[in-house]
Amino acid sequence: MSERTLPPGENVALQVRNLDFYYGEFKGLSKVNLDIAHKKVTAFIGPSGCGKSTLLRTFNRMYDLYPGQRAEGEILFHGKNLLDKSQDVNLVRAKIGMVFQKPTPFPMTIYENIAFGVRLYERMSKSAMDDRVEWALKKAALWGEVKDKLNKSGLSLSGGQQQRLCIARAVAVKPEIVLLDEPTSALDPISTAKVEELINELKSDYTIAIVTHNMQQAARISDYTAFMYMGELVEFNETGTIFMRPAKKQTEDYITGRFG
Ligand SMILES: Nc1ncnc2c1ncn2[C@@H]1O[C@H](COP(=O)(O)OP(=O)(O)OP(=O)(O)O)[C@@H](O)[C@H]1O
Repeated sequence: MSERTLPPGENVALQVRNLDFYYGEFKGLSKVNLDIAHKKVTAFIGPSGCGKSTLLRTFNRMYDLYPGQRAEGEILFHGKNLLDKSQDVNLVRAKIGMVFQKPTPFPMTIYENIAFGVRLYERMSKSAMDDRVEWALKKAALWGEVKDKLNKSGLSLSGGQQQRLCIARAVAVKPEIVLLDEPTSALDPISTAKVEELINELKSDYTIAIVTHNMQQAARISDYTAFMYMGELVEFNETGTIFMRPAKKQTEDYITGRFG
């Protein structure tokens, strides 16, 4: 396997080519190149401020919402550069969903938290929507806990349940890729274990990219790992290789806790 590409036989969901990112004058990412494998989990690790979230936010153009932020280079998705101005951003976000660090349910019922996003993209009957809500909540391993209180507020759930509701909301629109930005950092160990289990199950249907500070988590749940430092991608490889036989000293120092 060459440094930033995938082994033969692996399908590619996203190809990142010469990606630079700017917050105004400040360069947050520099010449990032890597491939994100289809229906696999790719983890992004690295010290605080190295650009992990910045990179993840380029994958669905989340940065577009903020003036002064811009990306240059290419992120190929089905052969098209999703950074192109001509790309329909709403379509990109329907195909590439995102879950944030802090659970962010809408102040609506559990049912509406799921149905709201689906309605933006699809018209369907009430019974079809009921089915979609149930399907998404089952996918997010939350159905059993909420099926009798779908009309209660999403905010009435525990933090771990709220995060699974956000994952259900992301998968409900049937995206191809799910981006998870430190999805378990606000959760207790039991909820974290549930979300990790869920990620493991979701990868049979979705491509997953996850930012995590927790190296054990990256080692447990990801197939590929990217180590970043100061806006650059230092090393990318199969997770086992990154953790057992990293090629670069910086990577080794980071994963063994000797960084700094
Ligand atoms: N809105 C912003 N305006 C200006 N600079 C920003 C902004 N957001 C992030 N940065 C800078 O970009 C760099 C990368 O930040 P980013 O949030 O991507 O890092 P990170 O690796 O995800 O960090 P953490 O692990 O702490 O979440 C940092 O130097 C940060 O200060």
